[in-house]
Amino acid sequence: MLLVVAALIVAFVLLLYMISPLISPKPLKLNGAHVVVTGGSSGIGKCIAIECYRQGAFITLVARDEAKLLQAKKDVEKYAINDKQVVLCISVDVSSDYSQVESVIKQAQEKLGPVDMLVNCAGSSISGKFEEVEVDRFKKLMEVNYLGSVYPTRAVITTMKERRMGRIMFVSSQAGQIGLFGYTAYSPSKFALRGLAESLQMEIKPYNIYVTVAYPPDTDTPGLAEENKTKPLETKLISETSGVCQPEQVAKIVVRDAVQGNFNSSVGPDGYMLSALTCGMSPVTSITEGLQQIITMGLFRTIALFYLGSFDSIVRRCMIQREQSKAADKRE
Ligand SMILES: NC(=O)C1=CN([C@@H]2O[C@H](COP(=O)(O)OP(=O)(O)OC[C@H]3O[C@@H](n4cnc5c(N)ncnc54)[C@H](OP(=O)(O)O)[C@@H]3O)[C@@H](O)[C@H]2O)C=CC1
Ligand SMILES: CCCCCCCCCCCCCCCC(=O)[C@@H](N)CO
Repeated sequence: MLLVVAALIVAFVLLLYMISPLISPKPLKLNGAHVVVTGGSSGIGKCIAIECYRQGAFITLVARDEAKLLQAKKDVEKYAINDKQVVLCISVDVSSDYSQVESVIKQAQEKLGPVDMLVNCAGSSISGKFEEVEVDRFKKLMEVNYLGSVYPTRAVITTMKERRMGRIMFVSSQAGQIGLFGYTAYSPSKFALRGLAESLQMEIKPYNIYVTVAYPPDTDTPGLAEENKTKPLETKLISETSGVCQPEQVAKIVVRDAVQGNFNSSVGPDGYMLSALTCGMSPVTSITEGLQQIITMGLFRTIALFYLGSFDSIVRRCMIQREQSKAADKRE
């Protein structure tokens, strides 16, 4: 009896693998493709641009500061693999006015052809206790991190649907999979990208367009250095759990996943566990991924409970320490 059940399971898994080419998209060829990277003048975005350029893509870098854009253009151009490749710079605020974003994307398409891959990486972060974050920051972060990804996507989607091809990447964060102390303004803006990505993917899959959501851990960039200046101790200690990555390493992984059309792109072992654990109703792009989620879910939830316990105790310890040092200050 047991043997029959085992044989049936094996047959079922084999069958799944036989139909797997039907659900896995064909990889995008980066050589000669036009890749638009918002936030491409710094940190992770710049490394993503370099990674695509090294594989022969034409690049449009989008950000606000023109001097930073020009410097980034020079940095990217060092990695050319042929003399036809072009790096275009566009200065625009992706979060403020849709018609402006639409018109610069149009210009970029006129110069370098239709967009094959859009990378939404422009973003910023603020950390601090809920009541200490200035109220207008909650709106600001939603604008930059969420609307700043909606607008460029909206500007490329019609052409992608007409061409029946394309890739769209949203750069979320591990803080877009788990809400953490200090990220009451930042996390929701990154969680929002997941809802957008899932809804959009269901609409555009029949048009052969694939969405990728990337969830990097802390990554060594100018953005992180800025954030660290005011980061609460609790947030630092909790984030240390999944370590600090180099932006080049993050770029390699997320570009590979976008090229393959994977919906989920995680970085590092903690990232892998977090993604399996929080997969919910998100689409799968390979049988292996689905099977891994089924098998690991219970185990990872068990591990997660220990992590949550340790995060709670970090928060409690920090609170007690603060109260003790306040009391000591008073006595002096
Ligand atoms: N570094 C990290 O630890 C992690 C970062 N992330 C996410 O990755 C992305 C990149 O982060 P990182 O490389 O650290 O960031 P950086 O601060 O180093 O770079 C941010 C980039 O976005 C651009 N940008 C910011 N706001 C706007 C805007 N309104 N319009 C157009 N461009 C804008 C900046 O240029 P300019 O200011 O000139 O406009 C710059 O090019 C962000 O979305 C971040 O949330 C996710 C996980 C971890
Ligand atoms: C099985 C369960 C495993 C659980 C592992 C939990 C690990 C939590 C670590 C969260 C780190 C958050 C980094 C945010 C980075 C970011 O977005 C900002 N630095 C942006 O500047």
